[in-house]
Amino acid sequence: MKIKRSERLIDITHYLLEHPHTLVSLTFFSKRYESAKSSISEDLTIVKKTFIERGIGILETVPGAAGGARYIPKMKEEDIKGIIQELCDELNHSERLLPGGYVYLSDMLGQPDWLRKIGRVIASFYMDKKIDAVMTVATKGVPIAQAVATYLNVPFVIVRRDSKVTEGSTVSINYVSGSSSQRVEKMELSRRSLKRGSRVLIVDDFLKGGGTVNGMKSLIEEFDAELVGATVIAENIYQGVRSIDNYTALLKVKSVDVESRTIQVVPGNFVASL
Ligand SMILES: O=P(O)(O)OC[C@H]1C[C@H](OP(=O)(O)OP(=O)(O)O)[C@H](O)[C@@H]1O
Repeated sequence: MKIKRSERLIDITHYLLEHPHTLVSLTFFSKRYESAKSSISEDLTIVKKTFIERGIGILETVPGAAGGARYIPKMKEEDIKGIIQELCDELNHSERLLPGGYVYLSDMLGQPDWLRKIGRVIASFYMDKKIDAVMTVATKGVPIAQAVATYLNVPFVIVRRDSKVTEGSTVSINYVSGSSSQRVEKMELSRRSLKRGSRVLIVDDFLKGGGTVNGMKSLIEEFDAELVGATVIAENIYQGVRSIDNYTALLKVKSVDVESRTIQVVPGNFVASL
């Protein structure tokens, strides 16, 4: 069905936003709108320019007969910093203080708007790192992994701390969990989850001693896969020596005073790595 350019521009934009990191051919759009490829190319030029000016992302255009366009949800640095400051402002409230210096995050991990923002920020940072899969550990990391994986348009895999028959045969490793007073814990991942050589991004909600992220690093090695990076929403205060140092955190819990019930959450090292 032939439609006007203004309608094509809206539908093209909607389609590209729904299919990030996916090359959509000129032929596809030409058939979809019964329009000449030259008209579609002009449409994509308009969309590409607007995406950059409005901070919506990058539209990569591939020339030639098999050419097309690929939407990359790249964010402007100031927009990323703005979201990180919003997160700080949201967490800097005493009622979020939990025993052991933890900060209550679970409400935010259930809110689509926060997950969209967090997913986009992290996916934007890794947009050109050729990620094959996002990995996290059940439970609180799961919505974060899904949000990031959606913007990267890759699968996410869930590591479990308990065994489930529904996972089939698994690879398991033992790790020292700093959060549970140096207790040795187990985590496992279904053998079907990850192909050898996969490039993996680890995400999680919190990092304290770093044992959990370190455990997932060990699992990635067991699959002969490659760790591309590890990013958490917040790193907590930790008195001991962390078992991992190469990670980024959107936020850092700088200070917690249980007596006066005050908490100070500031931007983490993620900002410096932008
Ligand atoms: O850096 P570490 O010292 O290893 O601690 C960070 C772990 C602990 C906590 O998980 P839990 O609250 O134990 O588990 P769940 O996510 O299932 O709530 C958090 O979600 C990270 O995964």
